[in-house]
Amino acid sequence: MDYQVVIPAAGSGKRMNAGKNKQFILLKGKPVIVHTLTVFEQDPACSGIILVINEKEKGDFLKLIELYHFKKVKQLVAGGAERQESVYNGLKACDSDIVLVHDGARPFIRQSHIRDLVLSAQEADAATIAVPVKDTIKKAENLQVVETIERSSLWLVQTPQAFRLSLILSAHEHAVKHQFAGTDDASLVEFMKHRVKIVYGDYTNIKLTTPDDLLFAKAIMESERGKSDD
Ligand SMILES: Nc1ccn([C@@H]2O[C@H](COP(=O)(O)OP(=O)(O)OP(=O)(O)O)[C@@H](O)[C@H]2O)c(=O)n1
Ligand SMILES: C[C@](O)(CO)[C@H](O)COP(=O)(O)O
Repeated sequence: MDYQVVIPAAGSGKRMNAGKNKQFILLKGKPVIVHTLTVFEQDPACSGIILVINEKEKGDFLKLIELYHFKKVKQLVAGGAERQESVYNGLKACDSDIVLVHDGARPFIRQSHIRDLVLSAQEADAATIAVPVKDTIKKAENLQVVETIERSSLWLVQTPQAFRLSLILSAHEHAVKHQFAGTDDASLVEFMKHRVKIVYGDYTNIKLTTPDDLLFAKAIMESERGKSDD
């Protein structure tokens, strides 16, 4: 089934501390956002990409779109102060039944996971890629452990996340109305008491957040995983 994807890329990359938006950091000679866009450009089920950007960087994004011949980028939409606002702006430009939201800063997403996710969203209306937590998780206050949280039901949630467009638009409207801020889009759906299905992803689908993530990114690029399309 066809889908459109909203790719938020309007952040500032403060934690990466690269002196520029991390979307423009080079991995194997290509900007991060080019790696991310390529996955969707090459997916036959993707019918359109809505790229959410900082207006000040519009020229830089347009140059990349032209240079790498991205035909599926139908619209560049201005982002907001927070990721949630950026995604909402992008969703308003969508017109497909199923929409995906995927961070520009996650260049290692696999097409096979996108396929599984879209199938799941068709059935459940809302789904996210995630992986089980591997470490022990403790809650602490002032560096004092308060509790160790039972791990068996904990997941590290990634993107893409997939939704029926009508549901995720309502969820964003509802969140604005109730001043609810979530760190991902699925949590806005949960806030409306709607279920979200989990689809197994993999640990290499990292988000480039802090400088050490670039070390992992280089290793992933060098590996067979980094070379394959799937
Ligand atoms: N106002 C914002 C903030 C974030 N993003 C995007 O959301 C994704 C995930 O956000 P994050 O990793 O937090 O990126 P930054 O906001 O760039 O990083 P930081 O929080 O360290 O400044 C990124 O692709 C980022 O560009 C966005 O479109 N608009
Ligand atoms: C949406 C997300 O990628 C899921 O893991 C993540 O929450 C966004 O990261 P941020 O650093 O909170 O913007």
